[in-house]
Amino acid sequence: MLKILSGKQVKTLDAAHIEFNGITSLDLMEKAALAFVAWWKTIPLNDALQIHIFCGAGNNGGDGFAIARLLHQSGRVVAVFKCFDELAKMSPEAFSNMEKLPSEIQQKVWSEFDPDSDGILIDAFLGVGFSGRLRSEAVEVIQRINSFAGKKVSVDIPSGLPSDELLDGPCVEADYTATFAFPKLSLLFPEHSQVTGEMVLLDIGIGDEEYSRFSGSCFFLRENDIAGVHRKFHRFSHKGDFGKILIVAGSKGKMGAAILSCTAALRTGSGLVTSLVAEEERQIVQISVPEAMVTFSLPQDLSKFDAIAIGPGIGVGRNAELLATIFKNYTNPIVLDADAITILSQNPELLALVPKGSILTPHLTEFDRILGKTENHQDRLAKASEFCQKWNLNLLIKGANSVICLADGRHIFNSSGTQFMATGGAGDVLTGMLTSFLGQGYSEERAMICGVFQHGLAGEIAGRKKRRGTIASDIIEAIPDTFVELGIS
Ligand SMILES: NC(=O)C1=CN([C@@H]2O[C@H](COP(=O)(O)OP(=O)(O)OC[C@H]3O[C@@H](n4cnc5c(N)ncnc54)[C@H](OP(=O)(O)O)[C@@H]3O)[C@@H](O)[C@H]2O)[C@@H](O)CC1
Ligand SMILES: Nc1ncnc2c1ncn2[C@@H]1O[C@H](COP(=O)(O)OP(=O)(O)O)[C@@H](O)[C@H]1O
Ligand SMILES: [K+]
Repeated sequence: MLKILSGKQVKTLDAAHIEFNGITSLDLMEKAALAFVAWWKTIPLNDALQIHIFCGAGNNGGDGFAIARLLHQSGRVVAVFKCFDELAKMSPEAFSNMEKLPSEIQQKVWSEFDPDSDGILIDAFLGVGFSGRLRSEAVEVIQRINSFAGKKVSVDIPSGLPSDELLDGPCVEADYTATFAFPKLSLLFPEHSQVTGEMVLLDIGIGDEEYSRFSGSCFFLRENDIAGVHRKFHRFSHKGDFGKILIVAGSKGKMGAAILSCTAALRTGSGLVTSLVAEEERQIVQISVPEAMVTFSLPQDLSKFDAIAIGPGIGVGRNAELLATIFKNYTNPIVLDADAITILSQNPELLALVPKGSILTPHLTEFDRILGKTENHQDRLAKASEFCQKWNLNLLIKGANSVICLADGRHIFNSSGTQFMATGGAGDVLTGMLTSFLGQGYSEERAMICGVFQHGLAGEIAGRKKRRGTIASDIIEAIPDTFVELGIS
């Protein structure tokens, strides 16, 4: 899995990669520029428009000069705006790429840029080498970039955004950020969504194994991580192998939660799904999900279930007792979502009873309820580590780039998903998927990796056709397609 390094580690990573592969830093910069231009050709931008490229004096600017040359070679109309005035301060790679600019490309200084121009802007002013507070001229450059009304695309990171910290000053407000090699941590903070725009990760040929010598506890989960994590079934596998699970979800007026989580579990492969619901609510479940069995009271022997989930739509009323009973009579990890998390936050004495290794899946509001108010993602991740280590539990913080927080302190950021999943019931679907994988014999870590990635992928597949019209049932319908896309039987 791809490790997320700090901005300061990038130079050492590059140096090792360059030495190991017998290439130069200029070659690596060329790879970065080529990757950027290849991606550029796939995004819906008007090719006829002039491209204004703001270049700094460091290697981020060097990328900008190389991109200018390559876009010009592919027929685009390009102008370069230099954001520095002392040639002596340029990095050697930036200087070399500036020297390679063909004479047809106009070269100006940033203050000559008219923000009312038509076109598209590429921000290659500051990258991961930016540190401290922005100097006053840099603030003016960023203000000029932001006063441009057209689309803005940042190279590696929006200029002014620190790579690993919270934003604390002016910053380019990008529509797209194309980042190289690994996503910089700050691009994954929800607080920065206004400045990062859509983020895309560009491969520049540095293998995942080249990161292993660096310390770090943050990882980025991608499609190629999934197949190896799945369990293999064979032609003699029977429904018992695929797991018997119990889902405690739904209450009067919220029976959809039970239906969505049970259906999602079945679509994820569960052998037998039992739904615990109030007797008067049984019909809706039996009609909507005939494949699920229904029980009206908590079975005496919970050990017959390979996994249990509790929470979606159960209400917070008198359910603390139900939670306590399950915790005392079941030893395997449980999935705790929605109202179960709220009940835990109202009855903190229950936390010590939660089976070790259980998975709590809070969205940001539920997270604050159980762990206390958080100011930002940095604070949230620190609190999550402390909580997981103290209680030996796992947290899955939901949102864009949902984060798997493990008891050993690792944080795994998910790469799949789309804003079209911001729809009621999407979380209930995830609960069903996680419980299904646990029931199929996956460890908590593997269940979370497969569950969160395939949930996001199912959302993407549904969103391709349905866009903002995507509903939770569409995500469920797309779950089987995720197995097909990932080549898993
Ligand atoms: N593997 C990869 O990821 C690859 C990375 N590559 C690229 O290299 C980039 C990193 O390049 P880098 O290290 O040269 O630094 P960079 O971001 O250009 O910043 C330095 C400039 O910022 C300025 N500056 C700094 N602080 C400032 C402040 N407070 N206020 C104002 N100015 C400030 C500083 O000025 P100075 O302080 O020196 O006067 C200097 O001019 C990286 O983001 C990616 O794009 C690819 O080419 C290849 C593969
Ligand atoms: N913008 C987004 N990008 C990616 N995934 C998203 C986005 N918004 C929501 N999701 C996903 O959708 C699910 C929503 O869960 P939740 O908030 O619990 O919804 P509900 O309570 O309605 O079921 C989470 O898994 C979350 O990661
Ligand atoms: K930049």
